Amino acid sequence: MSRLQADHLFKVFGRRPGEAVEKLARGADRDELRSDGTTAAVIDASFVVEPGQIFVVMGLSGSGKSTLLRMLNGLLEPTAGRVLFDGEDLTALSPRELRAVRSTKISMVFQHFALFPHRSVLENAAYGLEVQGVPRAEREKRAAEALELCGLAGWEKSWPDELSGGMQQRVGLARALATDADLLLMDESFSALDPLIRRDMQDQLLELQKRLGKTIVFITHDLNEAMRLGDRIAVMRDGRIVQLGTAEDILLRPSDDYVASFIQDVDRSRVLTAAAVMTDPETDPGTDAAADACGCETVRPDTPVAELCAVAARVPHPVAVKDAQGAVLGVVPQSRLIGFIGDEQRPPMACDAAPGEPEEVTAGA
Ligand SMILES: Nc1ncnc2c1ncn2[C@@H]1O[C@H](COP(=O)(O)OP(=O)(O)OP(=O)(O)O)[C@@H](O)[C@H]1O
Repeated sequence: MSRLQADHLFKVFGRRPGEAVEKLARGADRDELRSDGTTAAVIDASFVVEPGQIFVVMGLSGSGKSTLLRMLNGLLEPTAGRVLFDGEDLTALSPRELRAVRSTKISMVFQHFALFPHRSVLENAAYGLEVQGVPRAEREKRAAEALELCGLAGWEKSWPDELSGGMQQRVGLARALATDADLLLMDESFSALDPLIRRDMQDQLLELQKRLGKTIVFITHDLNEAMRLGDRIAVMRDGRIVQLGTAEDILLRPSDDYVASFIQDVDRSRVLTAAAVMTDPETDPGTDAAADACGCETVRPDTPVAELCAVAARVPHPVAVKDAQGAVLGVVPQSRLIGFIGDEQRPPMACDAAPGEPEEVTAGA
């Protein structure tokens, strides 16, 4: 069973929301409704988040990300559609039942995490458990464990103002982890941090995710962050999800010009993996099926292209891609690798220019 499912979710602010949903379902857009004094914040959003996945919602300011997130934890009631959490319809729960689910099964981590200034780091991390009514000894033990997971062991007795911005954000993460909630909802959680600390937090989240297997919905306006973190990514524009897929899907097959305009600044070599660029030696003539017959270095399907380039520079033939058992899944000829980085997907051309007449490639061609 999926952990979380959004099923044709709509959120409309303003007058006659039901009528607006009907118009939107028939294909009307935000601008058409605006003239009626209605804002369509989220339009027909459907997706599934599997247990242990990081699902990223990416979009510019105003695209509907926060409204969507607030419907996922039941803080906002959808105008239409359902939210299923472990198969249970959140939209059908009473306010009391909903509060119980929110306090035990769902945790939020915000962009500006409001730590209590007069409580120690440990007390801050234990706050969610205090709300749940967990006895002091138990909550301090769990909070200390969560702080350790977030790299803050030894800081338990400090005050929030003694911590850097990045460390304070980690206390926020520890507070969310301490509650043992299955689902973490993270709203632009790292956006206020400087780039290096932000990257560090992203690495740490991925590391924690591997160990704890939480299900995470992460909101960001930064596509690079989305691609580093997301097992799946929903790109939102004007209230609608315009593409839903993996980082590779978005990079290699953007759904429209809008998504394509975002990916121009993404470092393809860090997102694409060997699996996306390899060819099948049996079906693709011109690739060397014997590439694994020697003792040369090989790569795994999830090796990033940046790392694969380094291996390709050392290996004198196409690089073999092998699974954990050593079976060859495909090969990556050097020319194909260069082509992918340069966004050229045609096969190499035959060299038929006469000697002394090299074909010139001009700058910008
Ligand atoms: N309570 C509200 N009443 C009226 N309109 C709202 C309300 N909340 C959000 N909106 C509108 O809904 C649209 C989506 O807003 P939302 O905050 O979900 O976008 P966002 O992608 O999270 O943006 P940001 O990154 O700036 O937070 C915006 O046009 C916003 O003005």
